[in-house]
Amino acid sequence: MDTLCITGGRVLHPDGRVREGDVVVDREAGTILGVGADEAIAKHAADASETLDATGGLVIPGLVNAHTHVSMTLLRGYADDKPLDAWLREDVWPAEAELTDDDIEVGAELGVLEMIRSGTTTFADMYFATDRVADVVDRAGVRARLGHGVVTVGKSEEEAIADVEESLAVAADLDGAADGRVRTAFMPHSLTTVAEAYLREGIERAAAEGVPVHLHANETREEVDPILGERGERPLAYADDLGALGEGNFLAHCVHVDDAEIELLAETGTAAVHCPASNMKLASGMAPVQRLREAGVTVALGTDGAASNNDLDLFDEMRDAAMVGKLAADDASAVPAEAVVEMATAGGADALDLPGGRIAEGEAADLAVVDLDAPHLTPVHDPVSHLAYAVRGSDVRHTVCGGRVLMRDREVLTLDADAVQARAAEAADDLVSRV
Ligand SMILES: N[C@@H](CCSC[C@H]1O[C@@H](n2cnc3c(=O)[nH]cnc32)[C@H](O)[C@@H]1O)C(=O)O
Ligand SMILES: [Zn+2]
Repeated sequence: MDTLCITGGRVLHPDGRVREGDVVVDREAGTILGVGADEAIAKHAADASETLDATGGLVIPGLVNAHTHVSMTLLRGYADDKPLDAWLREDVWPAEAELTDDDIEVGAELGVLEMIRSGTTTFADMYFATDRVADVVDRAGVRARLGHGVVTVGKSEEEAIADVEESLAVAADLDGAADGRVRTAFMPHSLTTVAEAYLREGIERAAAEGVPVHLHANETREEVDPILGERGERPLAYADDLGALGEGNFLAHCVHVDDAEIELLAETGTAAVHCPASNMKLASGMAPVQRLREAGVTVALGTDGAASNNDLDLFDEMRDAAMVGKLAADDASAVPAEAVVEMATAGGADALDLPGGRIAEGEAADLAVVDLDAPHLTPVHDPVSHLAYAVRGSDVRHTVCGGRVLMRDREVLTLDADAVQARAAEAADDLVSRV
C-alpha cells in the first residue's frame, strides 16, 4: 500500500488528549489508516513509502480558516486604523475596483502560501474571480469552500442581478473542483449590503440546489441598528426569515448577537465564525464566544482578510480568541485553550462541512506538525496550552492535506515561495498606483 507515516512525535487526539504515537496515512485515499504506537502501526511505519519526522513535535489536525478574503493579502497594511464602514468605503472598495483577475490569483497564491506555512490546510473564501482562487487551491493542494461575494448597494438593478447570478453560477460550476477539494457556497456579503429582494431570491435558489449560504452577520452596531430600526427585528430574525439559517450555513462575526439570536443559531444548526483579530482591529466589538459555545452553537475561527488582521496565521486567532473571550465574559476561565484548539480544527471542519479537523482512523489526512523545540515553547507542561497561547505559525515544520505533503521541513513543495512573493509584491505596487 502507498503510505505516508508521520513518526516519532506526539499526537493531538479529537478528545483533546496528547499521546505519543505515529500517524499512518493511505496516500491514495488521502485518509488516516491508523494512529498510535501498537505493532500494526509500527509495521506500517516500517513499510511506509514516505516518512515525515515529527520527533520533538506535535501532530495536530490541519487548521481551518473559516472566513477570509484570501486575495486581500495584496492590501495588507494598505489601510489601517479605521472602523469597518469607512475602511470599506474609503479605502478597500476603491482599491478592489482596480483588482484584475490576475491580481486575485496572485493574492490568493500569497495567502495560501502563508496558510500552508502556518499549518492551515482548509479555508473558506468570499471574494471574486472565484475560478482563479479555485485554480490556486488546486495547484497548492489545500481544501476550501469558495464563493463569489455579492454586493448590491450602489449598483444598478442589472448589475445587482448579474452579481447574484454570478454567485449562484460559481457555486454550481466550481463545486467539486480540484478533485473534490473545492466546495462552494452562495455568499451574499451581508444583510445591509445586499437588498432584501436579492437576498430572498438568491438564498431560496441556493437552498433549492442544496448550496450552503455564507455571509457577514452582526459584525458592527452600525450594521445591527438600521435593521432593527427599519424592520423592528434583530438581524438574525431577519436572516431566519430569509432562509439564511440552517445546517451547512455559516455566518462570519456574530459579534452583536442577543440571547434570542444565539438560541436561533443553536436551534437551526447555523455555525458562527469568530474573527477576533478583525473585530479588535476594526473595533467592531467582542463576540460572546463562551455563550455561543454554551448554547451549543458550532463556533469556528477565521482571520478575515489580511487587510484587517494583518496576517493569516490561525495560531494568532486561537490566542486572540482565548484572550478576548475572557475579556468579553469577564471571566478568566472562559474560552479555555482546549476550546480554541477545537474551534480552529474540528469546529472549523464542521462549520464548513468539509473533511478534516480530527486525527482518527478514517478521517481525512489533513495534518500539521508543530515543532515544540524552541525557547518560547520550553518547558512543555501542556502542549494544548502551547497551541493556544505560545505557538506561532512559523513553528510549523510540515503540512499535509489529503495525504499529500504540502510543506516538508518548512519548504513548501506545491508553490514556488520566492516567485509567489515577488509576483505579489509587484502586483500590489501596481494596484496601489492605479487607485
Ligand atoms: N462582488 C462584490 C465583492 C464582495 S467580496 C467580499 C467583500 O468583503 C469585504 N470585507 C473584507 N473584510 C470584511 C469585513 O470584516 N466585513 C465586511 N466586509 C469585509 C472585502 O473587502 C470584499 O469587498 C463587489 O462587487 O463588490
Ligand atoms: Zn470578512
